Amino acid sequence: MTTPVKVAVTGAAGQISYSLLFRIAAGEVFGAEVPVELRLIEVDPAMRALEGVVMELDDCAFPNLVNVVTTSDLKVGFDGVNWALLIGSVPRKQGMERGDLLGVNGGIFKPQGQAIAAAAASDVRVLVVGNPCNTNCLIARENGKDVPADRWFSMMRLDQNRAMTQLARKAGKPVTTVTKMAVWGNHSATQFPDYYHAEIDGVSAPEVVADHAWLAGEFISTVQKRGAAIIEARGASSAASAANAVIDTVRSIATPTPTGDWASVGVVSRGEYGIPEGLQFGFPIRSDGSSWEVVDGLTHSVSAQRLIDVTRDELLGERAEVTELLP
Ligand SMILES: NC(=O)C1=CN([C@@H]2O[C@H](COP(=O)(O)OP(=O)(O)OC[C@H]3O[C@@H](n4cnc5c(N)ncnc54)[C@H](O)[C@@H]3O)[C@@H](O)[C@H]2O)C=CC1
Ligand SMILES: O=C([O-])CC(=O)C(=O)O
Repeated sequence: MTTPVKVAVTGAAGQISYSLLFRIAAGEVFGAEVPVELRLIEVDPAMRALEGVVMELDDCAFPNLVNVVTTSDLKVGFDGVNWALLIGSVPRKQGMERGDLLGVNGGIFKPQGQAIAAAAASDVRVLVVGNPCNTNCLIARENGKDVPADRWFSMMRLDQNRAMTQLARKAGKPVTTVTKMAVWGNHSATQFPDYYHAEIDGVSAPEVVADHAWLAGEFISTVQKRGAAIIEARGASSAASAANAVIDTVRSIATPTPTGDWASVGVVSRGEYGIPEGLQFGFPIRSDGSSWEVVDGLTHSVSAQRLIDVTRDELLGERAEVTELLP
């Protein structure tokens, strides 16, 4: 039998995980034929709820779910894992920005980074979802330096997917026609969904969508503020769409990127596009299934560069706020 993929999920009793775990166990992420072991990490008060989630996983009789471990001990949870999905943290409420969560959530990611470096498999890859995800990822990565910096990712994919749907709808085309949707910078209200480089049916989006005022205005702000709009409407932050974006992100990293496209992922900056080294920054990337690279050679207009500068500065500010959590 093929060796199972071991996947750790923190916040496993939370609302994103409730949408995610069943899809992982059903084979949607690693393939229908690939056995999966889930290592579910929660804080002690949520253990009873987690037991209920495990009962439901049992009751699905998923053929490829070979083992489920539940624990609040990080070393046990991350033991031998090939993927660590760091979701567990507090979501924002109405009226907050994601960066307001740094004080309450940032501290979670230092011990998790340390435990991943100590316990995970040598090929581990880590995706941080808990907000503010880029800076939380930076904290975990800096505290888990035995794991190479290019194996730490933060989630920009929900923004990419939101942007693709908005563009497709405006153009009156199926969402599958939208490619090269880069979202630069922070997963926050300063993110820059880059319509300049996006394509619809292989044609530059600004050529297809004649309403350039909409692109520069409503399109960007709708995507930037979509998380807040969902909190306002639902009374809770996005969960099923976030879980879906986790699946898309893992697949984008672990499988080769289709020709003529890219994926938006928060990755460590090596100075690309003038972004200071070490920031965890949303870039367009291409993967060959094992390694990835930031798409190079894109040029930005003056107004696009201004937007990138704003989101860069916000991430620099967040990094300055968490220096006491960095080694
Ligand atoms: N990056 C992105 O695109 C998105 C990020 N998020 C973020 O994901 C996070 C989780 O959201 P939800 O699942 O809706 O929240 P939730 O409150 O439903 O679940 C969070 C779970 O994490 C657990 N938890 C808290 N601290 C923990 C720790 N130290 N170790 C392990 N588990 C811990 C809680 O007990 C709870 O069960 C939030 O920070 C939210 O803002 C949400 C949507 C999209
Ligand atoms: O907005 C939030 O707080 C949750 C989130 O990250 C999103 O929906 O993009």
